[in-house]
Amino acid sequence: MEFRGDATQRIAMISAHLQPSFTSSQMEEKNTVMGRENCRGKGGKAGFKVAVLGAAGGIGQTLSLLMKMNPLVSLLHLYDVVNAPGVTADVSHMDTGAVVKGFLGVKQLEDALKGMDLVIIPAGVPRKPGMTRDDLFKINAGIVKTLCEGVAECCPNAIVNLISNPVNSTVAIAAEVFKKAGTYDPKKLLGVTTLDVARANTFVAEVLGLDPREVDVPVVGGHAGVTILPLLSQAYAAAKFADACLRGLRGDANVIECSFVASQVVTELPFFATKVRLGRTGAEEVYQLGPLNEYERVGLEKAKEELAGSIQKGVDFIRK
Ligand SMILES: NC(=O)c1ccc[n+]([C@@H]2O[C@H](COP(=O)([O-])OP(=O)(O)OC[C@H]3O[C@@H](n4cnc5c(N)ncnc54)[C@H](O)[C@@H]3O)[C@@H](O)[C@H]2O)c1
Ligand SMILES: O=C(O)C[C@H](O)C(=O)O
Repeated sequence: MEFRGDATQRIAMISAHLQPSFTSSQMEEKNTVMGRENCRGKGGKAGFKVAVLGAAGGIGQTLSLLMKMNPLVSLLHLYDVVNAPGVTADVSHMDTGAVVKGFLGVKQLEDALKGMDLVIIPAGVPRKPGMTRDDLFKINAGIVKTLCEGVAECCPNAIVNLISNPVNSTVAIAAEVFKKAGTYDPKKLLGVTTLDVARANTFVAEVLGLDPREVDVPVVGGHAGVTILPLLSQAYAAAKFADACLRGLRGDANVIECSFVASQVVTELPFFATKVRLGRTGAEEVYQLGPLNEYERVGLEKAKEELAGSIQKGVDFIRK
């Protein structure tokens, strides 16, 4: 946006731009004025179009802020069923290049998704003390289904980062929705397990007295209880997930992260978290587990048993 005219006019324009919150119709108008199809950020920099679904939540807000700060993002769509206008206003004030637009409620889901390169989904309820991630299935399964139906319709080629728990089941739900719609590309559906890697790095670094940024423990299996299997016997160097997907989309070489993906090559299970190479088309290579020690081999068997049930639960939710 250009600020022309005298000082008073400029101040009036800036003040209008800095309203603390918008009604959904005001926000709609603001988005239209800024040009919905524009994939260049402020200052005309080209970049990727990213949507965060569930942007007003605990994970969503922080994630949105980090995406706004990411130089690979030119357009950032923030969607939620509540509070999207206020969060959008706040995030948009960050003095970085990405243009931020807000979308409130299911009527605006289509506009939130149209033309996106990367869709990140932290929408849904989090667990309370005493709950397992699987206890969230009842509510989050339906939320993920609706949002993925939107993705299939509006941006079938987008890479999807699925954060909503239980990841071990919601990834299978998303896959079934995309299969039904005829848009499923296993390379583009990635369950986010990066937190497990970050935790493993932090704990290992603590024990060994190292800088956590110099440690990277691959964590395989899934994202719940015994399915989280850190391979402490293998260590390599670190990076972060949505940013890694964007660097892959840009065509950077050797972008390798752990993620919960479709992967018949690693175990007999249809989905499994392991190291993947991210590229222009998503998870372009799924790596084998590598040598495991005895402790890890026992853990793997336990992980596979629980994972099989969680994956099937997600599949049945759509098929039955
Ligand atoms: N994979 C991971 O590593 C990881 C890490 C942390 C949290 N999580 C999961 O992420 C999810 C969100 O956690 P949180 O702490 O941000 O919860 P939160 O309650 O703070 O936020 C969830 C947001 O989702 C929104 N939402 C609910 N239904 C929606 C719908 N139909 N469409 C769009 N948005 C909707 C809510 O309005 C809310 O703003 C939980 O399921 C949590 O378990 C996963
Ligand atoms: O533990 C949770 O419920 C949220 C997330 O999956 C986590 O690992 O912190």
